[in-house]
Amino acid sequence: MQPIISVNDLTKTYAGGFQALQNINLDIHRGEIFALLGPNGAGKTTLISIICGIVNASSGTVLADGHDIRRDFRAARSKIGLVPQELTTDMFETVWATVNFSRGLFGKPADKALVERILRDLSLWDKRHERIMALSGGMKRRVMIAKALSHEPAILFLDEPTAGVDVELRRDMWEMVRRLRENGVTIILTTHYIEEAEEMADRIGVINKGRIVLVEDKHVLMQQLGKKQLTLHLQQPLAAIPSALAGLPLTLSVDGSELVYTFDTQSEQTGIATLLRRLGEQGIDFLDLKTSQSSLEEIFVSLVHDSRAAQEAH
Ligand SMILES: Nc1ncnc2c1ncn2[C@@H]1O[C@H](COP(=O)(O)OP(=O)(O)OP(=O)(O)O)[C@@H](O)[C@H]1O
Repeated sequence: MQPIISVNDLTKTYAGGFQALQNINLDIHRGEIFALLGPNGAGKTTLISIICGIVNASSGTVLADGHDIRRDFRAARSKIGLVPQELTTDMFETVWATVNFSRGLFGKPADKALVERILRDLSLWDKRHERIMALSGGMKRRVMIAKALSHEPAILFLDEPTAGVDVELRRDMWEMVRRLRENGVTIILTTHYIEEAEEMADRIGVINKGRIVLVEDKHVLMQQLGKKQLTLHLQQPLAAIPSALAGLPLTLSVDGSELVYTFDTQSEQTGIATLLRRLGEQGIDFLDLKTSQSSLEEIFVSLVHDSRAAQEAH
């Protein structure tokens, strides 16, 4: 099936010379929830802004449902709803007027029943006559979502949807995203929270310093993330792995001096106790041992670290 969004060789250099995106290639599948994960300044917002036609790329192309975002802007943009990080709306307008106006901007005929449904789904119906400025921060965010949904987009971008929101809104947001997906909407969300990607996404992309470093199915990724390696530096090199140790997830280094045991950190039993016992039985001594994580996990650990630091700074 043709991807609903196709990003090809995209680069972005800002006016000051800063290269925010480097050779981005990314396909988004129709109907999926895709989480774009990355630390502050990685380029998430820049990428979304280019796909939505708000920022121009320096080179490369973006197709949204087959429409080139530059040459065929209106058709491409009409497919997309965007919930930006920051509030961008007229504070003096009422909720009802704001959402209806937004639909009109996309050339769609008025549809009061639809707008009512959107407002009800987002628990905004009771606030429909309020001015935006009189709403709480969480309610303002809901209005931004209602605006983005007002023209019935096939693709919804949520830029940091849950940064700084309370638990209730976060839960509502997740529920809404799932409901939209059930209705066939493709959802792309950016986040620094791994848990959010883990909870919501079908696939996860990691962006760091303007490059996509990884795109993977969530379940595959979670399996890879759970892997750790224990390296035993042996007192005496081995010519081969002894048959008594066969069946264990072991590899021997080329010079025979190191045994590497791979285990799953998420399973209840790592099997390390068994390994050490069997080594003892075989009289295989080791000088030291160290554990290491897959490079993927390192990426995530650094991301978690960044997001924690960001949270602590709040
Ligand atoms: N208009 C601009 N002019 C120059 N540099 C910019 C501009 N907008 C963004 N940048 C830089 O581009 C880099 C990527 O920014 P971007 O907002 O895309 O990151 P992000 O991944 O969304 O970060 P965050 O998680 O903090 O929102 C940052 O270093 C930022 O300072």
